[in-house]
Amino acid sequence: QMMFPKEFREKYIMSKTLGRFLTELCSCFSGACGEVKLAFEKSTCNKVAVKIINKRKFVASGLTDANPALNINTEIEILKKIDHPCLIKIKNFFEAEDYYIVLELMEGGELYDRVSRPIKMKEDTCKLYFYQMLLAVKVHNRSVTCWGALNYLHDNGIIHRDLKPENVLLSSSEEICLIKITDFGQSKILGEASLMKTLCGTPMYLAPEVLNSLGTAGYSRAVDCWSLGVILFVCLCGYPPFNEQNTQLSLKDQITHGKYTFIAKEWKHVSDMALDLVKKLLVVDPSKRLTTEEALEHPWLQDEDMKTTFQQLLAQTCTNMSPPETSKMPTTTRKRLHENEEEYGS
Ligand SMILES: N=C(N)N/N=C1\CCCc2cc(NC(=O)c3cc4cccc([N+](=O)[O-])c4[nH]3)ccc21
Repeated sequence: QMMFPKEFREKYIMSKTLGRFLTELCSCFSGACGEVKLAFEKSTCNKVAVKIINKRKFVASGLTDANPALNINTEIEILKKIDHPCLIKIKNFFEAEDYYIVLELMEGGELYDRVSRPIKMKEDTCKLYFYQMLLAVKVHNRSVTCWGALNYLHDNGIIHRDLKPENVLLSSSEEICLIKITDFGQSKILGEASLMKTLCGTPMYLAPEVLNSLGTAGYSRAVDCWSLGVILFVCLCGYPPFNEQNTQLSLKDQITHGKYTFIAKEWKHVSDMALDLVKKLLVVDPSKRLTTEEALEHPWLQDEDMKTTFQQLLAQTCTNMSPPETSKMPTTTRKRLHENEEEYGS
């Protein structure tokens, strides 16, 4: 039985495990160890979700770059600062022998479970979900730059780098619902400033990878657009574009050459416009891949009914919204990595 910190037990009553516990355990090897439990907030009797991230398994598996604890604290800082209807909202955070992240309940669970069902999702539902994912990723990048509290990131964006159906949560078991993106464990805070500064001086001491990276610098956020393309592909046709079953090419070769598997009968009822958008996201060259802004301009998303539905769903949540109590949350003290650290040739 997991021991919860005293201060945690004072505020919450723990209940059952939510979602796919087994897969959570298996994902321990991907470093994202932990499970999600239902809890009741004593003060309000409201239901909340608690994401528990094991510390020791994290470290024991010798996974993750640098220091996992640093990641978590950066992640918590990111979670605390972003505020968008399509990004998960953190309600509280406790650090004991494990990490306990208290969040809003997303009763629809993970998109992963929807796309795993035998019956495919309707194209209009895919469109409503995908539109919200684009807004989250787009606003995510922009809100960080125009965010007062975040302007110390020198007008840098945050890239998620791990977008997948497991990290897209649904607000209700209704098909027509809001989605929220979660798990910023692999996020990267970008800095352009540092690269520009580096180029001011003579490159006499500059490493080749920095000069070689000039062609692709500034396209790191395009990785999220590729992942969104894969998610849209799976939502529309029910099977993944790149998979190990394919015998001709290895998974790596399928991806690096953009060779997705096209099973005509699974795409028969999908519109040409939807397929066109997928094709323009699954482009190997990041500089030619659609950005989130360009994707939002794509004909498939010029659908007023879908946008009205989204606005109506938003309006419903505002009626029963409790004011955020983020001010009372404990701040994480640990020093953060240099925000404007730029990754090269990524
Ligand atoms: N790994 C990392 N470094 N950060 N990850 C994170 C940190 C941010 C919070 C977070 C939340 C989740 N997931 C949920 O909340 C969730 C799953 C789920 C399934 C069924 C029902 C409900 N529900 O009824 O609520 C569910 N809520 C998964 C990963 C992470």
